[in-house]
Amino acid sequence: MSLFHDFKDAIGSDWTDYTEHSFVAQLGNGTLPLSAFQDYLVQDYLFLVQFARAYALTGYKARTIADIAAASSGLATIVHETELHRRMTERWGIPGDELEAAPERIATVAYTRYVLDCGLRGDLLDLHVALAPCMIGYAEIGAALEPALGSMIEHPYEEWISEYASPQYQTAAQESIQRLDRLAGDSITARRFEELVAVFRSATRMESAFWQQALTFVPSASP
Ligand SMILES: Cc1ncc(C[n+]2csc(CCO)c2C)c(N)n1
Repeated sequence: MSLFHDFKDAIGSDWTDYTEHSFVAQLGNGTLPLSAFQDYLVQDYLFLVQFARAYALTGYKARTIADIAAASSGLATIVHETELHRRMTERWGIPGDELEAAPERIATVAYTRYVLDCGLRGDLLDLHVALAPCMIGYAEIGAALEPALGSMIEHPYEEWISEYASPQYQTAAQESIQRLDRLAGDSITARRFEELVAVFRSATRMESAFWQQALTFVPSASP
């Protein structure tokens, strides 16, 4: 077992509420309305800008060159991820400057600033625990949805699913799982474990709120 699996067990249905959220189910079977997906992807771009700052903070909080190298490759993966967002939003006719200037919605602000705060007040382990649901959850979701691509001739969300199902994300998620164990060392106290579970649970619940934000999005009337 790993610390990640212990966290997952500790938070029970909060984990599956995130990874099996109705947004995810509709993304998988292709029934998700495009307007909800578009709202999600614009917010996710803004989310990634803040998460890039959080990965940069992992470099600042690092004590070893190995952890600094991991921060650098984490940042490179986020920059790569934003290329997917840029490609898709450009296809929808949203120019880059409009994307950058889009207002952050509440779940976007709450989640990203929570993770940054965990990193600022805590150590590298606190920060990586706050980042874990994002990295590991998306790889889990990508792998779970990938078989759906074979059952549909033109899946509307193929590009998104293939990105997170790709070996690059699957490997990065495995590395995140191992990193948590390495950072925790041989043992942590029961009190520290509970502290970390609270962070893991909050970040996981904010992932669910992020999906929900896009599902409840009501497009404003055109001027
Ligand atoms: C709300 C939300 N949660 C998780 C991810 C996925 N993600 C964000 S940063 C990162 C690590 C390096 O790319 C991964 C996998 C996302 N895009 N949006």
